[in-house]
Amino acid sequence: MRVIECSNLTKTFFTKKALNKLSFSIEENKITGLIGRNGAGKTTLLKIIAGFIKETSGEIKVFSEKPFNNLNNSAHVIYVDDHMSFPSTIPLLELLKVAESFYPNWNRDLAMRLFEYFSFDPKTYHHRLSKGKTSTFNMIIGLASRCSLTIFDEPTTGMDESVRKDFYKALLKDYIAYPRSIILSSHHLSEIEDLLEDVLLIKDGKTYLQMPISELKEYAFALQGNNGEVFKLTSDKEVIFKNHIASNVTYVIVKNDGSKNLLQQARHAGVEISPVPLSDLCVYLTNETNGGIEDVFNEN
Ligand SMILES: Nc1ncnc2c1ncn2[C@@H]1O[C@H](COP(=O)(O)OP(=O)(O)OP(=O)(O)O)[C@@H](O)[C@H]1O
Repeated sequence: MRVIECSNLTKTFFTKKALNKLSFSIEENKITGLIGRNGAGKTTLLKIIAGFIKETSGEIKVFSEKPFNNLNNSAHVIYVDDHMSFPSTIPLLELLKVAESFYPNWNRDLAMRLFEYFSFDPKTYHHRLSKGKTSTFNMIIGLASRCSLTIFDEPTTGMDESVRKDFYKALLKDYIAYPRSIILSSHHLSEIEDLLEDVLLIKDGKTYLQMPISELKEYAFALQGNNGEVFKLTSDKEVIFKNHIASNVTYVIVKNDGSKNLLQQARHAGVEISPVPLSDLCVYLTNETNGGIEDVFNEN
């Protein structure tokens, strides 16, 4: 079953097109990574899916309904980010009880275990938490709600490394026990790639690619070696990124077109072939900067 279907989704803020005819769908019970550079439109998309803001044009269906202000969806869809707001007069433990009354699949046991594991003071207030603790508390709400569609928008903001690792472990354990549709937006693809089943990469408010993570791992590879040899091997390939790392050494990332004998030819020519880390690949695929940061410091 498709949990989200959207076609030609567009969102305009004044003159800025945050989403520009974006189309994709998400099947149920998968963890999808939403990846894109700063300003690509991730938060805008997630807020439309959660029903917080309305699209300008195009079609979007979440659980077969239009999401904006949709009460049917609100108990089954949760959007977690570091701006979640809670009443300032209700202590943390009471907030868990309020959440329990709202989300039908809420798991009190999980919420309490996480609350105690992360050493929250039951009597303190949400607005008094540090940045990392705020994200940790919000994450508890997101996990314990066990919503059929759980959206985490940059959920680890401010968390230290050990808490981030704990969060990803908790997310995976709970997902395996209670499969649901999860969208995880993060700038740290390397941290989350082992969790993901699918990747939706967006650029300038449009879908750039959507595929299983296993396919993305095969999407491209890198060659490094003598300029002329690398050029010969890649002249008929789609080049994603190229860098001269020394006067006669070139590093090139090319799209994998499935040709079998390239490996042999490269070995024969003394050119090294290596896989491309997914986080690097997504950066190169969606690069918007002119040249590299080194150019800023070049006087000529
Ligand atoms: N309320 C708003 N008013 C005007 N412009 C907005 C508004 N919200 C978002 N935008 C613009 O829409 C574009 C997409 O923003 P969005 O926050 O969705 O990107 P993002 O991919 O989540 O970025 P980041 O990774 O930096 O958080 C940006 O150019 C942003 O400035």
